[in-house]
Amino acid sequence: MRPPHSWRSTFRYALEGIRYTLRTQINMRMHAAISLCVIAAGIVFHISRMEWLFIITACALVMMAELLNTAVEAVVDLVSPDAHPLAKAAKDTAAGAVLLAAVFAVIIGLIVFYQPLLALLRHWLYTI
Ligand SMILES: Nc1ncnc2c1ncn2[C@@H]1O[C@H](COP(=O)(O)OP(=O)(O)OP(=O)(O)O)[C@@H](O)[C@H]1O
Repeated sequence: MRPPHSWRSTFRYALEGIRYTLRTQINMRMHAAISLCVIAAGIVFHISRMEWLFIITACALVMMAELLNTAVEAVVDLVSPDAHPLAKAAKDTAAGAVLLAAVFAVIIGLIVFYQPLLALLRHWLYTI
């Protein structure tokens, strides 16, 4: 049996997984960029503490889903390089999890930013 890893090396391996996903998945880079924009918008619009909780949860869920999707893709490619219905089911289901998390995040974003964005738009229209 292998000796248990130290807390530090476990943390390092987890960061390697995140780095691998950022490097290989354009979707993960997109999720990270959108999350940064949403956080900047939250700061600009002074959203409430409750709204922050929803926004941070939504961003984390999308990126966690993408990490798990990448893990599933890697395992499927390793064990089933040839086409197989179960390999397809595994990859499609993992992709479905990302889609569901992304739709949830968009809905949360619309609920939180709808009013401040509308107010900003009205302000711009009246000042033109
Ligand atoms: N081994 C396989 N057997 C059957 N179908 C597969 C297999 N590999 C991939 N597929 C099908 O092709 C689709 C795309 O697979 P692919 O490996 O390109 O992943 P992807 O979802 O496009 O991920 P990536 O973000 O890496 O491009 C899968 O969702 C699945 O429907």
